[in-house]
Amino acid sequence: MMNRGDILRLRIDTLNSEGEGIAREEGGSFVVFVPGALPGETVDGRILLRKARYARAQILQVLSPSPDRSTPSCPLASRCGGCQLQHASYPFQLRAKEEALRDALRRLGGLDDSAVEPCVPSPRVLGYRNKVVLPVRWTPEGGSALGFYQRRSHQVVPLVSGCPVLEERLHSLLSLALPFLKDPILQPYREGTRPSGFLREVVARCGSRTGESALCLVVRRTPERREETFLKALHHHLSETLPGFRGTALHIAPQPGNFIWSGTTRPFLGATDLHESLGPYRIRFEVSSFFQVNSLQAELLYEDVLESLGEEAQGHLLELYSGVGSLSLFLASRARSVQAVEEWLPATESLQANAAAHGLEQRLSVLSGKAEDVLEKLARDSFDGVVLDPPRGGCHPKVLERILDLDPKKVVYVSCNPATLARDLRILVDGGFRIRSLRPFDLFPQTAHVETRALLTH
Ligand SMILES: C[S@@+](CC[C@H](N)C(=O)[O-])C[C@H]1O[C@@H](n2cnc3c(N)ncnc32)[C@H](O)[C@@H]1O
Repeated sequence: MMNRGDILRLRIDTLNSEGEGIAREEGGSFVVFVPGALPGETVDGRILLRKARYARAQILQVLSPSPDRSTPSCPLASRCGGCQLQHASYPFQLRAKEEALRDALRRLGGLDDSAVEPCVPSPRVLGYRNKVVLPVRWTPEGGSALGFYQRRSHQVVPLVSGCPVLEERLHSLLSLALPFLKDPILQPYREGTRPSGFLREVVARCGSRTGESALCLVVRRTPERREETFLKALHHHLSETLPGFRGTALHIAPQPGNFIWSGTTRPFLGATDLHESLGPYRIRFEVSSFFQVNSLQAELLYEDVLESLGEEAQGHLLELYSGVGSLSLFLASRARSVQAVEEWLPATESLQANAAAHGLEQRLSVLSGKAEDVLEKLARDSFDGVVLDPPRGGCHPKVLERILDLDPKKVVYVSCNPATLARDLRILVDGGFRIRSLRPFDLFPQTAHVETRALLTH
């Protein structure tokens, strides 16, 4: 029986969906999660947490390194919660993501995994992220920590040098902005039952192809006079020094909790939107709206969605969870009509602007609201295909019920979470659909996350 603090020799079998090594003890009935360990390795690890059915250990020494082990490009990789697989070679990462999808389908969906294809590699494995969210937190020493959350914690690992997965443009923006953002005038947020402080998160975004960038500061309240003067100086410094800098926005979020977009976004100085080019489209998005973080790989994903629709791509399409319309534009280039549905108001406004900017407003329209509510009111229309790309939580059961009721010829489901994808596919398969192909895409190199495109027909 192991206890917290024990040092054990562990043989790693496989990875869990979060990229942590798994060792099986006590005849296989008890698992030990070991972040940073790879399958086939033997490690010495210290037990940090012990529960009834599992434990978590910290690696002390890797005794037999896997041939897939590689040196992380980031000195903070073992502490930072952002990347989980920097210690693994890129071919291994791709295999691990394919396996994570297969495992979720079999174990959580009770589904056959034979339609799973190899994971499509990202055009860039470093320097690919067009967005970063940096929490700013009060430290017991009375200072401010600005960086990334540590694994499984709300402790912030301070950003000391650049983060290798970020686009070059974001490095330039952050190196100019950080000296301002760490200034004591902008009091760091202090979590707890009575939160205090001013600056909660720093969101920096850019267009990989357009070179545009923008900053959004998530703050607890409206700035006071001296904070406002200070933020104006920051904004002017960025717009004078950084080509393509669009503007600084504020998101006022007084509510405690982890969802950062819980308040209202308002322009501070300059514009609150920026642009990215994907395929032939120049796409507008507002700082608080969803936009795929890996632009070059998103383009490949959208082209693949279009291809997988086959001849149905030319018919009437329903697109749920459309965001600012990035994928919608690809769809509307071929379809007779695309009915998009999106709940985030700034995103629906961008979608309309994007459709108009490309002369597609006759073929692409958007209904604003939650998919589960909008679909209830939508007249029983005949759609040749339904395309859906929900957030990590997957679809509301009513959405899946309604898709079965609409009975399209094809369903293309894009998912960033194999667990909820498996759950939702089970419902569609039980309702009469068959899975034709499942293609994982690596949108998030160095992390354990995987995106999947699933195609279903009758
Ligand atoms: C993963 S993003 C996909 C966006 C788009 N397909 C793209 O590639 O840019 C999911 C989108 O669903 C929206 N969303 C989340 N919950 C929703 C719901 N219940 N109904 C409608 N839209 C929702 C989010 O605001 C977000 O824009």
